[in-house]
Amino acid sequence: MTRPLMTPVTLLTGFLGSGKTTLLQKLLTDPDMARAAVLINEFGEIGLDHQLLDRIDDNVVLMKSGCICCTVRGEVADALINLDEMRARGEIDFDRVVIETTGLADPYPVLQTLQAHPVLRSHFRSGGVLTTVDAVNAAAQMNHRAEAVRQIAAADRIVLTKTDLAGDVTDLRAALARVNPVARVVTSDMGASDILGDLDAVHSLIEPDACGTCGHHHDGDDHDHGHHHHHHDDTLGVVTFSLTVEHPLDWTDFGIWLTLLLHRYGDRIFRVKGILAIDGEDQPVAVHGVQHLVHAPVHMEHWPDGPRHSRLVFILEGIDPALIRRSFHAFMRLDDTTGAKAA
Ligand SMILES: Nc1nc2c(ncn2[C@@H]2O[C@H](COP(=O)(O)OP(=O)(O)OP(=O)(O)O)[C@@H](O)[C@H]2O)c(=O)[nH]1
Repeated sequence: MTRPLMTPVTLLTGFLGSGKTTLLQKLLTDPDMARAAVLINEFGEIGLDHQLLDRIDDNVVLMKSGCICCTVRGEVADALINLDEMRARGEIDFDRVVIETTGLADPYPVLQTLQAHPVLRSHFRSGGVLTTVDAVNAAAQMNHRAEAVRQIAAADRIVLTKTDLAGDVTDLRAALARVNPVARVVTSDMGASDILGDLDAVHSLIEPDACGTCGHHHDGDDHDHGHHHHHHDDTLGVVTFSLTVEHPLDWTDFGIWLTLLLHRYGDRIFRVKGILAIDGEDQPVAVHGVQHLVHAPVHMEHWPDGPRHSRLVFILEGIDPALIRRSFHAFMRLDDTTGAKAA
């Protein structure tokens, strides 16, 4: 197998729930991507993305949770060096790398790391920045979230997602062009060759600068039966929170609860995603919500490794996770202290 001298590294970025994993799934079916190694960095205590991605093999690596823009910077370098060493030992084979960042990541520090790291820069080269933009939610996100704007600004190519759900995107395209006039805009329903074509050849014209949102810290707060929450950024008040439930859930109750929750608090719930064990079903169901939008649930073919428990991850701002936990337990008739089925 010939090994390219410099392996291209493509950064796949985009705001929370904008469709990065969905796009990655599709791109990995393209023959050009057959030998891609994938690094996934997820924000939140429980990483779900690698479980939602069908292709689980040695070339898919989940990096520890954390904010990629600061704390994980060294981890990206370590993960890439590790992949390179494994390839040198003949343990794996790949000809390109895709890094899926968290939806809250600022891509510049990772780009800087790739350029400046003494080992990385002699083994890897930039394979471009691909930014997913959610046609339903992007306008609001661009107005309120600096990360969303930075991700768009860093793009070599912008992939508009959810155009099937959005109406006219002319205004959004104009807003994107104001932030980043050089990136080509494609839509996620296009073929992989349109989305990836020439991506390696283009380079962002925007100079990376220092991460403007440094100072993130993480303080875990474990509770019984798998509840966690921690702060992503004190000033912005973004919090992740997760729920684990050991016994199967009633699908109708769950659906009503999630719909009501997002209807009422969607502006403060950037993201909810989960893998659920449903009463009467053998296979798990993946659920996704983004702000007020609840996506169609997906029946997964297999349970990922590990216990067959329902797990839900939320990324919130300005809403107390305890409120969500209490309402979930009340609605699902679970004991609020133990999470067990109430008598
Ligand atoms: N209708 C529609 N749904 C989409 C499209 N792209 C993604 N979705 C749905 O949007 C939800 C979120 O997609 P993901 O691919 O998990 O988004 P993500 O950016 O990886 O999410 P995070 O990793 O949490 O930031 C899922 O329910 C997808 O099925 C699209 O083009 N059209």
